[in-house]
Amino acid sequence: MDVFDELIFWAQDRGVELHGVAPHSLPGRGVGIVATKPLKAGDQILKIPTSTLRTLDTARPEIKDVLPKDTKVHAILAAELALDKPTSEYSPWNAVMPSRDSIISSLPLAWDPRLHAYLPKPALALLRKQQAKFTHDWAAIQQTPFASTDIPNPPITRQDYLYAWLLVNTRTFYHETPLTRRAPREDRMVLQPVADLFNHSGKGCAVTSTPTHFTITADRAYAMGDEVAICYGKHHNDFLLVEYGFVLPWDGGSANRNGGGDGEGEEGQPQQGGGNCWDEVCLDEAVLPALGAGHRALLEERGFLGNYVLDAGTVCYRTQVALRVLCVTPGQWERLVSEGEDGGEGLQEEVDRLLLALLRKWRGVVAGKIEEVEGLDVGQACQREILCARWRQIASLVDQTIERLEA
Ligand SMILES: C[S@@+](CC[C@H](N)C(=O)[O-])C[C@H]1O[C@@H](n2cnc3c(N)ncnc32)[C@H](O)[C@@H]1O
Repeated sequence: MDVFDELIFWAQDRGVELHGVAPHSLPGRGVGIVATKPLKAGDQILKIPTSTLRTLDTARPEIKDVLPKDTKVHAILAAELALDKPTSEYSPWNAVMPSRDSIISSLPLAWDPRLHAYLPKPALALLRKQQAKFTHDWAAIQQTPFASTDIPNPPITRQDYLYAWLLVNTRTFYHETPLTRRAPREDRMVLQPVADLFNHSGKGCAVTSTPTHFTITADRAYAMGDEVAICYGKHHNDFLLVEYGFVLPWDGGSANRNGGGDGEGEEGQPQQGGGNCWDEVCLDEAVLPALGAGHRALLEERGFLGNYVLDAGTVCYRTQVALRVLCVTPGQWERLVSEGEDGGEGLQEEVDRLLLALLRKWRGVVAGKIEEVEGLDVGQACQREILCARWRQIASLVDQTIERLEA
């Protein structure tokens, strides 16, 4: 029996039901779930009893008892994983988890910090929050006997805990039931066997939970051998990079957010494995340098300073509002904002010209970033490559918008 057979045997013994799907190694995506027979939309493909979950309630008391009362589930589950022995009752499940090397090389939190400066702004902001959470959780673990050298077992090291913490970060689900909703959202995190092997796609199978089960249902037809994915959320690639250690490919902007939810692309081809229909790029570094102190103050006062984004189809409303401040008097701008007006075609043309100039300038900055990252020799080659890949996607989206504005 290989590790996947052992996992399935172990899971089925605990009531997990797999219908027409099985885990499989997939190049570039670790393990994923594939169809073992043709599937139809609406087929229930996985049913997981909540009795198999690892949660706050299943965490060992000797771990919970030595941590502060307000310790988050994330920190507790990570301690659980870090302390699991090879003889643990969870060993068939643990055996299919990604290796320490793959977690450490893919997740920016574990990268050489000198690479962090090259993350796009939204990714860096997320990373800083993650760092603060990890530092807080690790500080709590350090106060426990598990990190002490005075115990008979080897103590948990920072690297052990970081690996376990990132496993939890990339593999938990929110258990949403009327009962769990009484707890803060971050305390509804659970680990579930087999379901944690589904990879992410912009559109994927539905995941539902009740007090007794999690259920995953096919969103469309799948041929035998197709990868079957779920959607972790409507996440842009900067989020996926920091939280999950990958980016979905750039597809030239053809992925369709509003495609009727049927998971079909323009050619009738499934979007599975395709581009990220939720991707967007932060334009703050293009727009903010053009604003003087007075403009910034006005925008700040009305809640429009920063968080400017561009997706494959549109420049966001906040950007449109912010650029108008550079084209009209403060009084006129206040009136436009108060009345929710765009100021007409003439003003829109002026805003488009301004945006075009800012994007052309920023495109040069993006090209510089790519060159800088290509020339670095810190971190691992795969880490530099994913950074370059992300900046190239940003360059493509900016190029596409420049072309649209020039047309
Ligand atoms: C919940 S796990 C999914 C199973 C995982 N592939 C494994 O080998 O155990 C989430 C992780 O899978 C990988 N992943 C998920 N979706 C992916 C995708 N579309 N492309 C590449 N990697 C993906 C990332 O490493 C992510 O952190």
